[in-house]
Amino acid sequence: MNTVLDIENISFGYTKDILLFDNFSLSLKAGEIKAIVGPSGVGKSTLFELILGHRKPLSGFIRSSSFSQVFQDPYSSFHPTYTVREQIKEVTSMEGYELLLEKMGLEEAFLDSLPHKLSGGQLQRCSILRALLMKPKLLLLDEPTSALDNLNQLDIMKLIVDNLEGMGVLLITHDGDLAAWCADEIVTLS
Ligand SMILES: Nc1ncnc2c1ncn2[C@@H]1O[C@H](COP(=O)(O)OP(=O)(O)OP(=O)(O)O)[C@@H](O)[C@H]1O
Repeated sequence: MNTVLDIENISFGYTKDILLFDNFSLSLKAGEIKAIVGPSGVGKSTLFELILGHRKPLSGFIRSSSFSQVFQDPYSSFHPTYTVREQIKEVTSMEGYELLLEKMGLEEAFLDSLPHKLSGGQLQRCSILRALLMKPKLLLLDEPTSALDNLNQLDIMKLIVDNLEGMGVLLITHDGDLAAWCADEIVTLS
């Protein structure tokens, strides 16, 4: 299987004296889901910042395939003055969106709404729809289902699990049950 993310021996800290990562390695293959868990402040979001290239490791390297991401707060992922559809069209061809729309319990009308007219859960589904339509090799999920209730959380994660097709998923979550249910491996940061 293809490796879609390769993190080798990275070290990183925001200050010189406190290293959040010291020789940390992780690799992810297409078709795999790994969950990143650990207490608040341990560095889970920082790991994503490093993968996204917003931060540079002090040593070691990160190689990543094409990725898309879903963050905890869907309202910060969409521009407030353009419709959801306009923003999805900006980054994807929207090919095959109708089937996903139905599977995700979304309506066409949601796509033609401005983001703030939708509930947090509805907009988060749109954010996941956009991420999947981008057909990434690597999907980065940072607490993606925290805006959804328990039943919807499982439905949405099941949809992602069932549509892995050549994609690897890295999931940050505080939800141990969700991690245990969907992940091939749980990586605990400490
Ligand atoms: N821009 C920054 N400058 C300095 N320190 C930072 C910065 N961003 C985060 N930190 C610190 O780095 C540590 C890790 O933060 P990070 O957000 O990665 O943790 P986390 O595990 O994602 O936490 P949570 O579960 O609460 O979201 C924290 O101690 C945080 O205060």
